[in-house]
Amino acid sequence: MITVIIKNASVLGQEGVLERKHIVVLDGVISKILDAAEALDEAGEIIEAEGKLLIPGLIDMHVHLREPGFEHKETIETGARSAAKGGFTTIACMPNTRPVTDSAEIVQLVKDKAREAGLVKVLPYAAITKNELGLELTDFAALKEAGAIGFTDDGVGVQSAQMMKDAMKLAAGLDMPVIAHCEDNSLVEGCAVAEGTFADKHGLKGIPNESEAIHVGRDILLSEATGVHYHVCHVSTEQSVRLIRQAKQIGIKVTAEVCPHHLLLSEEDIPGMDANWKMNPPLRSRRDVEACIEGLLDGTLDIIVTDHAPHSAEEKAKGMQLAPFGIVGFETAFPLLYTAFVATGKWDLSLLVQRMTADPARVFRLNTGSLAVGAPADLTLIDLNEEKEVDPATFASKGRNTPFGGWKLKGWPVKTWVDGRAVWSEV
Ligand SMILES: NC(=O)N[C@@H](CC(=O)O)C(=O)O
Ligand SMILES: [Zn+2]
Ligand SMILES: [Zn+2]
Repeated sequence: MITVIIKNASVLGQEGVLERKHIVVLDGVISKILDAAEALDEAGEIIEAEGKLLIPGLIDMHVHLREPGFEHKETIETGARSAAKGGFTTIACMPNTRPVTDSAEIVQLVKDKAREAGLVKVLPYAAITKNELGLELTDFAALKEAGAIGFTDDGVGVQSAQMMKDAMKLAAGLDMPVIAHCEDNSLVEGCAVAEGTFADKHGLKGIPNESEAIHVGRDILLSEATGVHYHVCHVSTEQSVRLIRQAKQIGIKVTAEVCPHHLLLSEEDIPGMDANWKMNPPLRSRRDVEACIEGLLDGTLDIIVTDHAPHSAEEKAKGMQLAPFGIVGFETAFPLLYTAFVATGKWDLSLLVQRMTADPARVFRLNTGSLAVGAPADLTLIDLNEEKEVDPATFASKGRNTPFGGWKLKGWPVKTWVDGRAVWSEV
């Protein structure tokens, strides 16, 4: 039996107040949560938390690990280490690898590599269509059997409504979710940034909000028709938030996610033709940012995800127009949101934690995401006081592509445990 005791941790109690506790972990499971005043008679490895915040390990349901095929950008191991450093204990990886995760063999390969890395829990998504080409459905039953947790062609939208409807019918029959990157290709050709002041200033054709919301609306109707659990990727527009809110009100099984950058940055913040500010969906208007924040607060947007999308420095150096879309996210997500929204008094700490732990666990029916006796000891210790600058050179990820370099933040994860085993430690 292995016992780990985390002493004097601040944990979120009922009503969101912080309480001083000792957490006893036995063989990877939380076995006791004691008031710090109570006597401790357990023996084991002691970790003195000194009042730092202890939360359930963060869950990120939208990440790109790039293996197989793009190991120069990231590997499952480097991605998983970056996740652990960012305080994440469970991550769900997108199938836009090479080969695409469209067969049981690739699902198995991802699981094997994740187990070899031995860091965080890695849940693979499988593609909706073969090679994500939108032409032919994959073998959903075989992919589920192999361990895929949902179907998505993330990276591209499924352009054909009939294809999406067929996919949803099949997924519903297997009790599996369909996760959608919402983008109508006919509206975005040749675009790198959103419509708005930046595009105008630089004479660029901008990505319109409808390119996302048209798919959201279409897929909500298809979800209603098929009964599938439909989950919307990286929501970034006011129109999408509105459609999802309405769909939820009439009982359609839709859930949605939002990324830190779409809660923090608008297209007006883009400093110049720097591809570290290029991601898909793009940074939108201030009004869209406000709508996303409102959607997250009222639960229209269920969860926060990073859409961690590492690319190499060479690829990003091609400039705004030619570089690939995407920014890294694991190592800045919690400190960014903590600093911008919690430390400023705008949000309760418990809301931020819930949207990154209990809510993803609820939406995707995961057996983690809570700090309770009997739950797996997936835990993250966070220093809420020390301020540090974001330094991409120190990232555990191979990717350095972030617009947040130099930002001064608080709320840095310092230690992460998965099933009671430390997988990252700064202390
Ligand atoms: N988000 C991005 O800008 N890029 C993602 C693809 C995606 O999430 O659609 C990638 O794979 O690089
Ligand atoms: Zn996407
Ligand atoms: Zn993505």
